Amino acid sequence: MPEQTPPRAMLEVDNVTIRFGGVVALDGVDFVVREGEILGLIGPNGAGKTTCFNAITGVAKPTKGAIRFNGESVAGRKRYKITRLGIARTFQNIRLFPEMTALENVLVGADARHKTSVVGALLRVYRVPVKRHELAEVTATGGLARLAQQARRTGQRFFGLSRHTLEERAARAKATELLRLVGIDVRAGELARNLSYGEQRRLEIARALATEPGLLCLDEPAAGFNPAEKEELLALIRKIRDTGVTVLLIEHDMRLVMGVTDRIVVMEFGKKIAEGTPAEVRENPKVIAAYLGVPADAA
Ligand SMILES: Nc1ncnc2c1ncn2[C@@H]1O[C@H](COP(=O)(O)OP(=O)(O)OP(=O)(O)O)[C@@H](O)[C@H]1O
Repeated sequence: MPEQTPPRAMLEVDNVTIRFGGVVALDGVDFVVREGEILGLIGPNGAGKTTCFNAITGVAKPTKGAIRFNGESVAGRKRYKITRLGIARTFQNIRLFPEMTALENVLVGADARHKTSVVGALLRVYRVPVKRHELAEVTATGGLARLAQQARRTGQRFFGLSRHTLEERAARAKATELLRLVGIDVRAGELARNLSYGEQRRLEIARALATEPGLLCLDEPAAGFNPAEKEELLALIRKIRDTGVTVLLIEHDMRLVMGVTDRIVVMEFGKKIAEGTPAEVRENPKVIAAYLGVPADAA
């Protein structure tokens, strides 16, 4: 039998260093995310995991090094451009538009990717002076949330039926499908702030998926979940991968990480200290030491 070639590297993090003043948050970090895999990024508090996500998604600029997605350089690019290239993320602290419905939150995600713009059209209807390319920033800074609030006060539907275009109908169908995928389609018309904590976390994932990413970065998606919710999340992450999305996962819960990932990268004090399959990483003395807080040779 011919040997199978490993899947190609979709994301390449190449010798990335990030300094914040005197703090070296990332120190020459190297790893790749292969197409179709679920890669776990783990490490003790302050190891640099979130900073790594921030570098990949354009929130932080590397001081040194390169990040390539499908061969294109992303380090230092604007966030909305990185979203358009096909990288989406969720945040450690939920960042939804609380005054918009679940469905509207997902529609905003869809809009961040598409050239034809449902949200853009509505912004024009509401005479908001926002340029198309600034839209992603507006969504990030909560401008849309304010608009939605305003529209609601005057009794208008934010994603109004008055302009029920084909484009909007298709976007709604897609958004509903994503809400179904994450298991909260029955809550589509509910304001995000009225959803339970677990539903809000799922909604964040649906919104990220609406940008049609090739790579989905999940920052501690199980934080605050009980064991049953964690099990469900595990199944959801697998389901997402099975739809063809590659997943990069930051997670503290070792059981969850070991149960769902194909490979794991371990960080400590801004450096990569280990990499391998869950079984390899679990046995690695450096990893055991990092988690137990004892020197590697004593672990
Ligand atoms: N904007 C910033 N300014 C200064 N220091 C920062 C900044 N962001 C992160 N750091 C520092 O960089 C280091 C890595 O932080 P980071 O949040 O990436 O770690 P983490 O592995 O995600 O931790 P946790 O698991 O606690 O979320 C920490 O020492 C942190 O204090």
